[in-house]
Amino acid sequence: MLIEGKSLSDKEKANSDKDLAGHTPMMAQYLGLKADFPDTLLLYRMGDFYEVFYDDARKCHALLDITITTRGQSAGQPVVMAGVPVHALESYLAKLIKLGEAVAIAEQVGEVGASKGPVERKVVRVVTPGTITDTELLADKQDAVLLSVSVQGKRHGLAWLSLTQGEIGLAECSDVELPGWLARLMPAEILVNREQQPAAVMRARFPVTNRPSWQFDGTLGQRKLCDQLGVANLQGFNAQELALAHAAASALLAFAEHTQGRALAHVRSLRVQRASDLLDLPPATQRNLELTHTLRGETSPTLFSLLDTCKTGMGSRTLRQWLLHPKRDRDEAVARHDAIAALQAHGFEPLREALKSISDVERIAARIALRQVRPRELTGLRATLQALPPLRATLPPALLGVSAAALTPPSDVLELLERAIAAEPALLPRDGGVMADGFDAELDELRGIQQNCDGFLLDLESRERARTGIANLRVQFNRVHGFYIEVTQGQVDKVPMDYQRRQTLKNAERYITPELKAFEDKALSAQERALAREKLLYEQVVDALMGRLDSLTQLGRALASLDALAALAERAATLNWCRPEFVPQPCLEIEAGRHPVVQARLAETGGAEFMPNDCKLDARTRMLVITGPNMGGKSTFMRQVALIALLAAIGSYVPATSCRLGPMDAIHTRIGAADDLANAQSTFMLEMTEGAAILHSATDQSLVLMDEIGRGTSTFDGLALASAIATHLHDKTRAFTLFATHYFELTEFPAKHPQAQNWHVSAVESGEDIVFLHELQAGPASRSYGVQVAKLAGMPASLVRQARATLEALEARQNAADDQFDLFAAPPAPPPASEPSPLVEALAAVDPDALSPREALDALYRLKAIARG
Ligand SMILES: Nc1ncnc2c1ncn2[C@@H]1O[C@H](COP(=O)(O)OP(=O)(O)OP(=O)(O)O)[C@@H](O)[C@H]1O
Repeated sequence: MLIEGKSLSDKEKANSDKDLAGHTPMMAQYLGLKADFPDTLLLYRMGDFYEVFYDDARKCHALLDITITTRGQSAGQPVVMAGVPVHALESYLAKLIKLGEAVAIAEQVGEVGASKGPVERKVVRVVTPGTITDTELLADKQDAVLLSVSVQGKRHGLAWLSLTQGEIGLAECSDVELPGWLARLMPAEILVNREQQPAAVMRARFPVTNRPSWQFDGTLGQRKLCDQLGVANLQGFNAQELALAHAAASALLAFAEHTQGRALAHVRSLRVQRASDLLDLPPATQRNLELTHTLRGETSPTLFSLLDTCKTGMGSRTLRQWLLHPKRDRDEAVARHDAIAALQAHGFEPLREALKSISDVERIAARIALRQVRPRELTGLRATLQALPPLRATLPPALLGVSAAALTPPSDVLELLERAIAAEPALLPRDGGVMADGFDAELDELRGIQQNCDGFLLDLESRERARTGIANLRVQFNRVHGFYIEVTQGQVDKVPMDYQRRQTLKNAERYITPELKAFEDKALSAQERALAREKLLYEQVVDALMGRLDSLTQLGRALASLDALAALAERAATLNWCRPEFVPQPCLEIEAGRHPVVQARLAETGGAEFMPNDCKLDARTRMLVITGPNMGGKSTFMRQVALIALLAAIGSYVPATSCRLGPMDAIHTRIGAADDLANAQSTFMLEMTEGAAILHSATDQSLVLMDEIGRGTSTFDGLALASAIATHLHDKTRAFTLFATHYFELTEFPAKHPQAQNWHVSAVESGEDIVFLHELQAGPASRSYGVQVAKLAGMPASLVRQARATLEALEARQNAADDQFDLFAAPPAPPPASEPSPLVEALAAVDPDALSPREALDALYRLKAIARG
């Protein structure tokens, strides 16, 4: 690609300004390109700038705060434009992508001056939030996932891909399950059918890109997937029957290729995910357990921020993927537990030390496939390959056995990189200085000419001084005028005949000689040819690496997994976690469990020691009703049980002294949250909606956390609903349930429900104050200590005194009126519909004001007769 210089683009602008009749040739070219990208910002290369025009210019002005101007006219209208300098492109792109914009980049691809009109331009790249591959634009620890969603009635097909990872995911789900998938995948961009937009996608707050309806075609998708994976059918992936997911994949692959402007050579694997294979983590659970984001939306402190001590970006991404996609089947988790045990026995620090010199091989492999790889990434790959033998030596035998093949890529890759790429190459191939000396004879020769330049010029200078007798004659070079011989004005009469004047200055004249001209041609063309040669050689190296993509991708995955496992091993050792045990019978037994994030926060802030607590649920005890004061630690306890179950499922050790776990299919949580104002739902409505979703989907293998359900409405309503929900969970769902409540009435629940037990978080009173022990003890809480907590919170003393007096009065009244109402009695049968009685009908017919005394007496006798029957 030849990039024209500033002067030429100025000339173009001047040319274009002359033609005022229709559109100028340049604007005609621009509008032709723009027509193909109506919804995308089009950046149009002009010399040292990328320009945007008309509405795009206004939009960029608003989004990027860049100056907007008008220049000349086209089709009788001023041309509205704005521009960003070429060297600052990446930072502007980063801003636009963050704002959810898609950007098409039109470069100059023709020879300057090859034809009369403007230089030929083409859109060479489209960057969208879900298809970015530039290292500068991507978050280190997170993949940019592009998701495509197809619809048929209430069913959805999903296909997704991270371009820097190279694996396609497929799934199908119902409309109820769709929000869960979106929360799990966290896509950077979602492709939808322009004519059939799925409501759940449009409601979620992810950037959406509309695609034409015909691109969502199941048959086409199946064929595209087969072509992409190089297989005759999808049976081997267990993906043959997923017609809806194929339709989504059809649009996904078309879009990904369209944005990259090439085939995706590195996308070679497929993974079908079925909701039934995964431990279900609905969006509310992900939020409430603060897995990757706190409730306030920050990335720390969270379970992930605590776990992630990985040494590489790809290790962090793998760990995040494990955390958000736990499997129900435990084989993989057990294999990871084995690996952690082996690493702990063998010592994991040498491995973690070795991982420090590992580059992001996964992304580098993808960028090789997309032909975007930069020289410094290749030196990173080279250093990684050099570091592999010592890294392999740090592995325990069991782990080496599993990953030896992946960790030993073909040796020709390293040989090539060592021979071909300079020790410290320039940033971009077009800058030169990328290929190593000695790799290519022709390049060496061209470089030799440039290097000999200095020697030649010195030699020429002394020869010319001797020939002319001008002692201060100098041979020099500058970018504008090239090589010249400079002679001061006083000596000009000594200049020989073969000197031709190039430039006159105030004090000196500049000349060129035939010999110097010949040298200049050779030197300048050598430089140009050396650059062209380097570019060609670099492309050849990339070609050769393309042939080794599979090995490089496998190497990336193996290193990423090792990094994630080493981080889990380190966490387990540092934080004193234990290996969980899986058992086939229903069971959730935790001894001395801790909430890892709360414990870490307490340690950091030098607060009190974390109080460990046990939890024991099994076939005979399925529900714990937990009471106790505010701030007592109920929520912390419930969350820690869920986190421990999740950590075990992803193959991590857990914060406890022992842990036994039966099968588990989901973790559901209903924990008080702030009003969802954006979706116009009240706290209570949200509470009931989430509660209903849990009651519909939980099974006897689910873990359910219910924190103070019913508190969003009046006491009686709330209590009635809470007790009905507890009864449903106990009798019908039979899920393992932790039910925290402030309703003391609910502590009577276990008396009538054999699989429920009362537990409470303890606190002791000291005078008028309260001390939280955070210890879970059997039995119900004796009181709620709300007034003491209010005092702790700094309420005025007089207010606290008044509240205490009111509380005592209320309690006295309550005790007097206690009538042993049965909260959990079976619901009363609806009353039978009754016929109106003849007596009532006759009475209704009497109008006392219209009767004389005599008639009234008669009416009375009549009514008595009817009453007697
Ligand atoms: N086991 C524990 N050991 C030490 N400190 C704890 C423990 N559990 C909780 N805490 C501390 O107590 C604070 C309050 O805990 P938590 O929010 O779980 O109480 P709660 O009973 O759910 O209160 P509320 O009913 O107001 O929601 C936590 O932020 C933590 O600092």
